[in-house]
Amino acid sequence: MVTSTKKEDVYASLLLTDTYLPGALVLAHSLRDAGTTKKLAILVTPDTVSTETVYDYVIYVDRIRNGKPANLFLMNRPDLHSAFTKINLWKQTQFRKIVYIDADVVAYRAVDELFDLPHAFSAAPDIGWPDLFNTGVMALTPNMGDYYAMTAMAERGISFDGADQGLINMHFGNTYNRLSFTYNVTPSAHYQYVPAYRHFQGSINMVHFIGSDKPWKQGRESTTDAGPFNEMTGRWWAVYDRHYHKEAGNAPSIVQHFVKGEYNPTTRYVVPTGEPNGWDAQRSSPPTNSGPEAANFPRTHYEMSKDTSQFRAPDRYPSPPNNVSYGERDQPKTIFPWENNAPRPTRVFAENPLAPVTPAPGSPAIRTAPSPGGTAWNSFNQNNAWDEIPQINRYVDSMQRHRRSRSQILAASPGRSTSGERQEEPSEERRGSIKLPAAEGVPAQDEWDPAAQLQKLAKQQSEVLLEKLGASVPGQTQESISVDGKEIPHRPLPFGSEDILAEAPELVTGQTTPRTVESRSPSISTTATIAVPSYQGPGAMFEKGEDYLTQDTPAQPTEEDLDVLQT
Ligand SMILES: O=c1ccn([C@@H]2O[C@H](COP(=O)(O)OP(=O)(O)O[C@H]3O[C@H](CO)[C@@H](O)[C@H](O)[C@H]3O)[C@@H](O)[C@H]2O)c(=O)[nH]1
Ligand SMILES: [Mn+2]
Repeated sequence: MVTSTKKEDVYASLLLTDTYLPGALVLAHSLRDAGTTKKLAILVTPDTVSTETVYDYVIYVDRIRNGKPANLFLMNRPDLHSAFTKINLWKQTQFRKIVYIDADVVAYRAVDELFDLPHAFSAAPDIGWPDLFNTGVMALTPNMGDYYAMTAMAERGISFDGADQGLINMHFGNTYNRLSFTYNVTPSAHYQYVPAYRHFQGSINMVHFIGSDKPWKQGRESTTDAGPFNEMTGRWWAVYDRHYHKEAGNAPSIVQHFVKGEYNPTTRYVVPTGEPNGWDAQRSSPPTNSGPEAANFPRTHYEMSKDTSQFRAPDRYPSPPNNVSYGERDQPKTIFPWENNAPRPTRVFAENPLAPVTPAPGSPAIRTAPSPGGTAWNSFNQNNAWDEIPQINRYVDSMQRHRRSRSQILAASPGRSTSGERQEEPSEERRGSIKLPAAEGVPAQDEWDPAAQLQKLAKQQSEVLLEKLGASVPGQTQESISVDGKEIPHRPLPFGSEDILAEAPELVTGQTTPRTVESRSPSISTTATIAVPSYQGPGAMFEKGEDYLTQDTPAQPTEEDLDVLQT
């Protein structure tokens, strides 16, 4: 005999802890308010403290804990250690069909049509990985086959997220009937979300607040921005306020207890500011008529001591504690390898004679008091080079004289024979005598005709030069030439310049000056005499402040240039 018992359809939710009580109640009311014709059931674990009468059926089930909760930490939800308890739904074979809904869901409408689905199991895609289904909303047909299979998985901790969603997805794989996302809409910040939300918001059936931040845990003031999330939480709070708002009168305080900002709101702590209106600094800016903050500061009054007796030190002060150690024992443990074999720290004192001293050159302290140990420093010559080498001294003197009386020296140049005589003159000048002493052997100014003297000098030089060059034979070894007391060493001529040299005597005949020689045959001039400097600009004789040509005088344009300019 076959007994056909018509089984009931039921919405079911889950309450593992009282903290989800506000959610479970809002869910139930949202379905009821939307006019569902189905009954409501809630699975509760025996240790769940509160049960509410909103649900038609309160079903006690055994808690199923995950003994291997490591995967729960992958999604940072260790609080879901008992989510496997949800498997008990398949055991409720007293019902024909169950539409399971998480306690953190608010229904926009009654989704009774889900009971008409022919499929054994239906769920909506998960927003985190859409090939998976979210186990917050499921339409299922209870059966012991699925129940035992999933219990076996739960006992072995088989679940990729450590909770029910990982387990149930692994059990059903892709053999599930996919529901529209509108049955399990999750708030999100994904780029596509806002336009899609705007497009589909009219067809939303249920909203699911996944994650650890639930509307009742955040409080109603947590979201004030306009946008999808605020609109959806607003729907949750609308149901809550309709049934549990503190001013509704009949709201059980146990519900308010788990809603942030709702429990015992009249005894809120008020900062004692001394202001007559009891301003709460945590809630508002200070009243405009309030006094300055410093008025509330504690006042302390100090006075000078009136004790006129002299201070007397006590006979003895307490001795320092003798259990303080600064020895090795207090050294911190070494961490790095170089701490163990570090060299002993040393210190170098300035007066240490053994220390290698590298004095700064010219340091007066070291020069006047050399170290008694006799270091290498003592062997250095401590005199100035210009004091020791007469050539440098003479050069400096000649520079001075040249600057002060260049024209005079130039005029007297034929008479100067030795460098020793010249050396004395600038020394006199440097001593500050303004009137120059009469130079010996120098003719008076009016007796001196510079032009005639210059011609005489040129003639003299040419004769000496001719004499010397006349003795030379091209290509043969020559003795060194001496001109005006200066030795000019013989140098071999560059290859191919022998015939040029053969013309040389002819070039320097007559009254021609050395300049002419050089300009017509430079190779001979450099070999024989260095009469004209090879540079044009300021040289070693230049001193600051002297005038010299910085620009060449422009040459007359050539005929070729004129042709170009005139056309
Ligand atoms: O302390 C708790 C924790 C959970 N629950 C119940 O268990 C459900 C699942 O927990 P929930 O915080 O809603 O999880 P979700 O943030 O939604 O996380 C996802 O991952 C969970 C674990 O896989 C699934 O159960 C959810 O359906 C899925 O949306 C809740 O709705 C409650 O019904 C409690 O009663 N108390
Ligand atoms: Mn949930």
